Amino acid sequence: MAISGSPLRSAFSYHYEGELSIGQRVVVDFAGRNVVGYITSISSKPQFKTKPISRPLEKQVYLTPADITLAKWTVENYLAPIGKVFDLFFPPGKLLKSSSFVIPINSELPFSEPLKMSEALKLMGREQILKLKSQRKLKILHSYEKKLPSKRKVKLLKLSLSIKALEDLNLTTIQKKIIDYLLSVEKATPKEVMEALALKSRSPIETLLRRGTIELEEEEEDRSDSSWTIDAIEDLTSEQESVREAIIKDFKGVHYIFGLTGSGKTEVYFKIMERVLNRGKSVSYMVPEVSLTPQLMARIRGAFPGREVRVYHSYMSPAKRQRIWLDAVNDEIDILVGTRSALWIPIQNTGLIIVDEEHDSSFYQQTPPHYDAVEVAIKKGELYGIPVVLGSATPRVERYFRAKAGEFKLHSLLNRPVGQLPDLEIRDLRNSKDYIIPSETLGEIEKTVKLGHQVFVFVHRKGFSNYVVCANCGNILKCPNCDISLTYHKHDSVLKCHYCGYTTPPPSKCERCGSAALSARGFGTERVEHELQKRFPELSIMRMDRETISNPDQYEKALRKIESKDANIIVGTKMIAKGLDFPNIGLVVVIDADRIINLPNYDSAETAFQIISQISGRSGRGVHGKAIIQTFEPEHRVIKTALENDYMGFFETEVEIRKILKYPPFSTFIEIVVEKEKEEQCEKEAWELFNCIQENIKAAEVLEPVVPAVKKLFGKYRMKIHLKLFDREELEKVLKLLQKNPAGVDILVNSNGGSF
Ligand SMILES: Nc1ncnc2c1ncn2[C@@H]1O[C@H](COP(=O)(O)OP(=O)(O)OP(=O)(O)O)[C@@H](O)[C@H]1O
Ligand SMILES: [Zn+2]
Repeated sequence: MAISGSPLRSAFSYHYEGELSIGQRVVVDFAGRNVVGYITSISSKPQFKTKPISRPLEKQVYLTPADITLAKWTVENYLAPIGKVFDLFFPPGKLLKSSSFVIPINSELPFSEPLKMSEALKLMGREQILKLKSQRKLKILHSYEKKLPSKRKVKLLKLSLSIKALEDLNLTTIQKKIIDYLLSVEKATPKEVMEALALKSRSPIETLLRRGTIELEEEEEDRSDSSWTIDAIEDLTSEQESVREAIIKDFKGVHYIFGLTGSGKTEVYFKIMERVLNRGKSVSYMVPEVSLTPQLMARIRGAFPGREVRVYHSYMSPAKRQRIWLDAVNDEIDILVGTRSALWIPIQNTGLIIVDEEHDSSFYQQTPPHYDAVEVAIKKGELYGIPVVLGSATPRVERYFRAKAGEFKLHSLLNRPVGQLPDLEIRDLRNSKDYIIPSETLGEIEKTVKLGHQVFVFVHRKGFSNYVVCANCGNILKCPNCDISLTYHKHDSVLKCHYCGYTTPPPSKCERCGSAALSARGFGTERVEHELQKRFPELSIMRMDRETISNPDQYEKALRKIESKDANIIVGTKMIAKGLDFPNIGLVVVIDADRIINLPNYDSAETAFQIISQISGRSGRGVHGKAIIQTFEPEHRVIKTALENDYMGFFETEVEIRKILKYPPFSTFIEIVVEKEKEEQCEKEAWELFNCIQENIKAAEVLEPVVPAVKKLFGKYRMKIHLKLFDREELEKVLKLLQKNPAGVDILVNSNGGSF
């Protein structure tokens, strides 16, 4: 039995008189509390005493033996707590009971009224129902036992008269504008109308409402079922077509599409999906972050009109996640687009798993249970016999290595169907007076905007300045909970910790020496935006970072603003580096390439290469494009290979270095974090653990405990032990050693880019 929510790494034994199945959820007493347990195996009565299972939580068994195997594999390979791994399969909260109905759409069916699912099953059997459903001859609907938590309502304006009747009205210019606007968008809140038309008062809206020309309608606020669509392309290029063919011909195992930015990977996925969908199976489409989805969703809606497409990610309300989860396990979704959490939904009829931007660090879960969703996807494909397609322009070194070694079937896309790869240029900051935006860069920006094109400006960090320092004594203001310098945010005039969210007004004096000579140094997105706006007051500059965009709706709005060319310059963090496809981007500027290269991780070179290539790749998709990379180290191998779009070159040197230093793929890299309230205790336990590991684990290189770059986080002191394991079999031994000392020890296996 795996205990839900438990940080423990082992399962427990319970007994029960009645019938239960593996994978079923039950209620048990654990340490005096009623908690949910997952049955992971069933055996005859053991010798030792066991507690009874209170009752089954639900009759239905959602997890199959393959799911259980997948969970156990994750536990073993990531040394993750078993209960938390099982929790990943389910949405938060207690599942709602539902009854299903089959609704006929087509008149050829043997029934014309809606039927209860149980009756329909008797009449035709499951296979037949699913077949008719995929032919869109019937629909399945659920009614839930109790009302789902109601969503907030919003009032939307819409036209109440036909277009013909509108023509006969006598309208003022403003009223006409309002009506034209509503004709184009169908529905909008009064506020949106006022903003769009720059109305000073609401009275013209009120007048139209009183006359009955327009009306207010209540609607649920959640408008994520957005209507934004992007038309599908007609035909694949011959390069794309041959990749598609090769994959379809050998449609099993893992395929890897190495495709330069803008080479049309997404369109190839779509064509492969089409085939799977036409055979009545569903597709899981995995993306690194929810932020990638609005534009992708618009493209999917354009390419697959009429298909059931849903998004699933952890930003959603629990109620919404639950509804989508139930639809998914009931086989009612054709295409499920989601982040790593979507991978775990126990869908039975998946026919294809796509993992786009495979290299992205968001696929690794940084909070327990840690796991790498790409590896889990590959394993899931293997266990369920589902083909898996991975894709990226900048593969993760380890995976490209495996692809070359024949573990995955490798395909390449090296040309852009539209536009060209951008010209890349280095701006050597050593010769420049201004290290943020030198005048040559400003000139390029101006030139691009004059041509009517848009500019992306990438900055590694958000905020105005990175740190505030006392010019008198050198004291740097830090977060009291974390050992991190506070970032100055000019807009709200606060100092903020980007790790724990702590904020404080800027002090007037240095707390150490009392001097008033505090100054903000370094820079982030807000500062860059500020500088650009000062230089180009007439241009529309939009900032995109976690500060200005905190939910998917805001993100979609921002993307639409880029699409409609309402923003000339877009300043952003990693958020703008990923997967976006806008034809009018004529210039991309990477403000601070060095900052990414010099992060303290073994794979920082890889991360830097990825970010620089991905962000440059946003340029030149329609118009002729350019990318400027600003650096103090123009000779750095990452800069040089990125500049030449030379992934292969980068890969080969990187592999050489990793081989010498014995980093992955030449070892399993394990990071053990010891966290304690007291600094001395943290240090003591870290050394004890180190000695113990060194004594017991032979096929490994164990590095002495170090104080990490972030020495204190969320109020706890930290030490890290790094381990290069040369024999994967030894993982279990490491686990056993840790089990002796589980409290305050966290462990990450082959995590990517996330260590700090
Ligand atoms: N065969 C084609 N004919 C015409 N246009 C195409 C074709 N294939 C792709 N495109 C267009 O080229 C652009 C880039 O394609 P897409 O977004 O699929 O590339 P990608 O490889 O997924 O890019 P990235 O990795 O940078 O996200 C899109 O606007 C797409 O519509
Ligand atoms: Zn903090």
